[in-house]
Amino acid sequence: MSALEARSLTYQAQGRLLVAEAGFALEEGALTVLIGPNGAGKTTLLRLALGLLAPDAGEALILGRNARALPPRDRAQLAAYLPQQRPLVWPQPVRDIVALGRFAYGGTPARLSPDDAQAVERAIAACGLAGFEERAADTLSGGEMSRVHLARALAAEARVLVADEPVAALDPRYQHEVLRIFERAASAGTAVLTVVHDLALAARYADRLLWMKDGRIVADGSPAETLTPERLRAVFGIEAERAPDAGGRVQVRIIGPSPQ
Ligand SMILES: Nc1ncnc2c1ncn2[C@@H]1O[C@H](COP(=O)(O)OP(=O)(O)OP(=O)(O)O)[C@@H](O)[C@H]1O
Repeated sequence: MSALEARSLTYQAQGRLLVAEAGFALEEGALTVLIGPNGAGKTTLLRLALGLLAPDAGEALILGRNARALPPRDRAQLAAYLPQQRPLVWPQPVRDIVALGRFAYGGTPARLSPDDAQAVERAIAACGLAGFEERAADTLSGGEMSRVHLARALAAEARVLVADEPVAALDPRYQHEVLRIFERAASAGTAVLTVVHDLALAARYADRLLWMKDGRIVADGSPAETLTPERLRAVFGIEAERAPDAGGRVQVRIIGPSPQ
């Protein structure tokens, strides 16, 4: 059984095909990075795969269960989701926001079981937020707030973790830190699927890359197999060189946009 499976997912809106027959099957214990240009359909595909959006065709399975049929609380126990848009209206303390990740287990910020409280503390520590627990959210920097949202998703300790552009607001060190957190989660058995725009980061940390363009998965495989200058040109319209592999990891050097 796959941890997260998309079977020929198709979705249209306003007469446009946003996701077209997209399929993948993710195993537990692997870090998969979804890459593709702006507007390729990545967010839409993640939401379809998690059952948050109804497909026009195809189906999504989370740990073998139909994602659309799962009650929200069951879904949240199986799969944690860190969305790209993360509205936050209340200036709550950091610990309370992270505790929201435990709602699937009945935890609320005001009433956490010992298991909930430990999961919250683990997530706070993993995201480098020790010392921030009592700070009000509206006093945090953008990067700090990103880490709070990540901690909230991690606190669920779900077997599937899906994160949409989690490193967008982070400085280079924390970008690596977050990918390392995902790497550790994958080593511990979690199926991690994340959208990352930085190709160097993706190449360095991904076990597997899903390439998306114009609503379709156009390649699926390890960085060593799929990260080629030809594909970077075809998918992103950029010219790049592949540097000698370092420590078994692929490196790319981006030269610039391809000629029109
Ligand atoms: N409900 C909708 N109605 C119409 N168009 C939509 C809708 N939802 C998404 N789109 C469009 O579908 C395309 C794919 O959007 P999506 O957010 O999935 O892309 P993405 O690959 O995640 O992009 P980015 O890298 O910029 O975040 C975009 O052009 C977007 O404007």
